[in-house]
Amino acid sequence: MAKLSHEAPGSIVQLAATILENTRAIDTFLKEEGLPGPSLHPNAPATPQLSAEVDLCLQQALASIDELTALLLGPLGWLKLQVGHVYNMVSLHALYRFSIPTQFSIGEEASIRDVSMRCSDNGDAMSRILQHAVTNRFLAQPRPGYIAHSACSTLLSQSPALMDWVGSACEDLWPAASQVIPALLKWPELPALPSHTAFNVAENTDRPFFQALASDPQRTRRFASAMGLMQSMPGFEPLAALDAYDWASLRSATVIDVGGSDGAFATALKRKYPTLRVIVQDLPGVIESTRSHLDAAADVILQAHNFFDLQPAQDVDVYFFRLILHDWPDEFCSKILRQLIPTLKPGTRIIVNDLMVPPLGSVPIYQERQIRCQDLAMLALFNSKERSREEWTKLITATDTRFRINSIIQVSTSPLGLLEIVWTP
Ligand SMILES: C[S@@+](CC[C@H](N)C(=O)[O-])C[C@H]1O[C@@H](n2cnc3c(N)ncnc32)[C@H](O)[C@@H]1O
Repeated sequence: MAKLSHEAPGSIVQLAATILENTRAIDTFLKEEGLPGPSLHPNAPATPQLSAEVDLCLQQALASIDELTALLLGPLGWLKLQVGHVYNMVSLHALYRFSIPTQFSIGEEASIRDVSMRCSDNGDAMSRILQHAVTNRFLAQPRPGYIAHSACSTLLSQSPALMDWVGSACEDLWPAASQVIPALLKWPELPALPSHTAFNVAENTDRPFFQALASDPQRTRRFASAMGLMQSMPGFEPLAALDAYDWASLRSATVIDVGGSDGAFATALKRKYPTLRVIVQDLPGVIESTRSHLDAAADVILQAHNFFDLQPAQDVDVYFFRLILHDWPDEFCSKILRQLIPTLKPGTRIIVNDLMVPPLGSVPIYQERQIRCQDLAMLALFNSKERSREEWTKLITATDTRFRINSIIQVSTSPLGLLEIVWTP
């Protein structure tokens, strides 16, 4: 396998050779394991099933494809490609808003005209949007004038949670993305507040993201569902955090999953370590929505709690924060952590399971771009950030010197790391 690097190996032919070398390694692995080859046909696997080692080949192939595309397009073509991305969300949004993936069955050929007219009186506009969707593989075109399911639309038709994730991206995130620079211009002062974000500009509200969502049960449910879906994305599965930490040593400890949303992690934790007492805390609307669908057999306790208020639970051994602190600027993270202090005993653990941003240029560019996009999403929605190891250390130390960082575990299969903090008064 070629070395992981941001540097172009030198020429387009060398890049093509790197792509061939790495795709061959992927192909050989899949054949040897008797696994299906990559495919975009309906019902194809959602992602190629690769080992950690072969996944590095995938990353290298994608990085080289990215580099080769840029070189072949030239700087002007590359810029044109980026500008074209402005419209990529339009057809995805249409798929979500008009439930297009559920309008026809897998294998059916649906007339573009009929589907368009069902979605909107402006059938001409809709048919153009559907044709754009075909160019982005969101749908397939079996013959002129007709659409059918692609692998992407098949996945969407089979997973309401995936539809919620796309819906949240199109309606919660995308409008905010276009307002990042206007928000920076409008509110240049520091510290940047969670109520002075691109989301605030886009929605014309002075309420921070989660408060704005809380006033709309449907949006609250959709966001919680999207978060649940995230938990099944490669590297974001609960399994990565379950494997990375010695949960078994906690025996019958009480663990609170602070901001535990739909209980996906808590349920997985309780299932694997049934002797633990597991509590999910979240805002009242989220807890209500979670209560309505969480399996009672999961034996997870649900509790409404605003983490900016004093922690009400006593005798807690572990506070677990998964994808929580990245939503908040430093001063707010400190406030959340300080609200725990009156309940802490010597040795109480706080485990932060969040992204650890690697130094620029240290991981393949395809992966790096996803991390940087995630960081910009934090800026757009919350004026918060994804943090590097150094930034995490600085934040925890500045919050209270009695928070001692015991370990920082970088999970090899995940961009999320585990920061173990011990209360040491
Ligand atoms: C990015 S989601 C992460 C959810 C979950 N931990 C996970 O890993 O999928 C952030 C969560 O924090 C919750 N949250 C936001 N503000 C809160 C607050 N003030 N008090 C309690 N929970 C809050 C949200 O409702 C949401 O469930």
